[in-house]
Amino acid sequence: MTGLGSNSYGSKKMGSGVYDVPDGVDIRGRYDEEFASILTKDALLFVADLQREFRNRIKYALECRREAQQKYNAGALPGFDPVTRNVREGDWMCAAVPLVVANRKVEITGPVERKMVINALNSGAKVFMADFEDSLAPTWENLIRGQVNLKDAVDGTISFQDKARNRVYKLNDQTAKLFVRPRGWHLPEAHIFIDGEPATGCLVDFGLYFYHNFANFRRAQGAGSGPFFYLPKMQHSREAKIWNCVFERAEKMAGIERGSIRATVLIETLPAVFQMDEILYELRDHSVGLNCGRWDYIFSYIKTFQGHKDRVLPDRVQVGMAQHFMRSYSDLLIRTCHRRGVHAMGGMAAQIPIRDNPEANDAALDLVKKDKLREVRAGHDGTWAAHPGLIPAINEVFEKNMANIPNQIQSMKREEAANLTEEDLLQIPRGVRTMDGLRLNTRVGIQYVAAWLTGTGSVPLYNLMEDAATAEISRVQNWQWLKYGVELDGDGLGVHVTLELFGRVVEDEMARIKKEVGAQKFKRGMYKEACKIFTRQCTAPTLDDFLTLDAYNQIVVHHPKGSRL
Ligand SMILES: CC(=O)SCCNC(=O)CCNC(=O)[C@H](O)C(C)(C)COP(=O)(O)OP(=O)(O)OC[C@H]1O[C@@H](n2cnc3c(N)ncnc32)[C@H](O)[C@@H]1OP(=O)(O)O
Ligand SMILES: O=CC(=O)O
Ligand SMILES: [Mg+2]
Repeated sequence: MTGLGSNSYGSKKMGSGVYDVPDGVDIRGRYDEEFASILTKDALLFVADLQREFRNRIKYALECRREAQQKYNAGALPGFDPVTRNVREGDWMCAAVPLVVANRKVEITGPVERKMVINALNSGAKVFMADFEDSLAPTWENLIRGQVNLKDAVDGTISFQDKARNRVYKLNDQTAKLFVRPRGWHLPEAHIFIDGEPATGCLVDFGLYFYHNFANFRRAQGAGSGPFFYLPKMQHSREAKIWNCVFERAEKMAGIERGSIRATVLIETLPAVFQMDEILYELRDHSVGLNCGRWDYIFSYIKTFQGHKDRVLPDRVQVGMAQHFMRSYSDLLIRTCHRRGVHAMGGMAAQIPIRDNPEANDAALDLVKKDKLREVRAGHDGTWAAHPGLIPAINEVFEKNMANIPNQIQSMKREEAANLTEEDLLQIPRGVRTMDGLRLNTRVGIQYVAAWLTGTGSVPLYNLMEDAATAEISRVQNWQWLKYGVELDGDGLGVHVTLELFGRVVEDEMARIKKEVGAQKFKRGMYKEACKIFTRQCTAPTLDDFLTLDAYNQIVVHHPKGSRL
């Protein structure tokens, strides 16, 4: 092992209440003693090393995204790249799946909040994907407390006392295997400046977690391999290549074998579906599969085609996995992964348990089971659960339909999916647009942003799980409908979406939200600020890349101003 644990980077005496930082690093987030155990000088130097090594490549990759979007805006369609045909047609394999994660039939996901981390690890799922991304509002408190929680979890010492319920939470003897999902490339971490610039969010998430946990993880969880990651929102294999280099650098720093770190890439942008082989190829020594991130994928479809008037989507509720473009994406992902010897993971059904209505609860559970049955029959090796209450039912579907094998990598090759074409993957979803759809988008979008601004990144709304990805669909769908003044054809009244109509809808829905949540919560909450952000984004002349990039400025709190969180 090189460079870890020792104070190899030197230190200056730490005054109380000040982080001890290496040269060029400036922590602008609130000081906290517990946070200081994560933000150590050595750990920060590791993050700074990553930042310095990769910042230009990351900037270039993001610039390439902008260029590609300009081409789509000018009418081009995403498609397979003729230049990398040899990669798609070549006969190569990814490194063998580590035995310890061969069986991933049910994976629970959730933010890195302390009680949820314990509940998720104890949930009976095979894997827990601890999330710094779609389900986490990246406040300073959430992020660094999340790192503390993960460190305690990997150490096996995590506990939580719920005083109100007189309940203590601890880890069971058997727990899920931990995967960690850092943020996407686009998000800065504005509480940590490196050489005068905000750090790259995902390098902070990855770097701090890896630095503090790789050794214990490998001993306690990974049977000598790991740590394990999920990688979100990539659009091109050049981005996967950067991650591969980050992993190699981390392995070298830690003195662990190359290929120890393993990651599952979410295919959740439309351009990435044409890059699946290429992404696996770049990460072939570090890959443990791909996952259908269906919600961001729908968001990305709308975003990619923001300039295409002929590709306006129907109501959000109608864009499910039964749509041809979604089924094709899942089928091609399975075929691609199994051909390369790695897991093809399914995605998230948005339904969650409904406590106060048994009938509605049964109906929701039925929808989840149907979705999972489709996934396992199609050849997925496992899938996601949003809530512990869904795990027994999902597990039963996967166990029943996969006999006693840990995965279907060998048994479900799906060769026929090789015939899927660009047209299949891009086919416009069928369905209609309604006033109810516009209203629901608006009501959900505002409430989600309000929750996010107060530090909560996943919420139950109208009996569904809502997170950054699902809220993005609501936002860009409203934007698209407004931009093209579409007809709400499902209502048959000839009504078109205009700024004036949208203004009225926002007013009505704010009144409805106030009624639903109660005047007190409405006043205390950040609904008005959320409404401003959401409305501005839906009506912006140019589509903003991400809802959370705009809203992020509102949750950055620099010290010594003090924290309002
Ligand atoms: C598009 C994507 O990226 S999907 C992946 C990202 N999204 C997610 O991970 C969503 C994760 N899920 C959640 O955040 C929550 O389940 C929600 C917000 C959807 C619903 O939350 P709630 O309504 O508060 O759940 P509910 O009150 O039913 O919780 C009951 C218990 O289950 C626990 N629980 C609920 N969801 C989870 C979870 N995902 N992981 C761990 N524990 C959980 C709660 O902590 C609570 O524990 P307790 O009984 O010990 O107090
Ligand atoms: O991250 C998952 C998604 O569906 O988006
Ligand atoms: Mg996502």
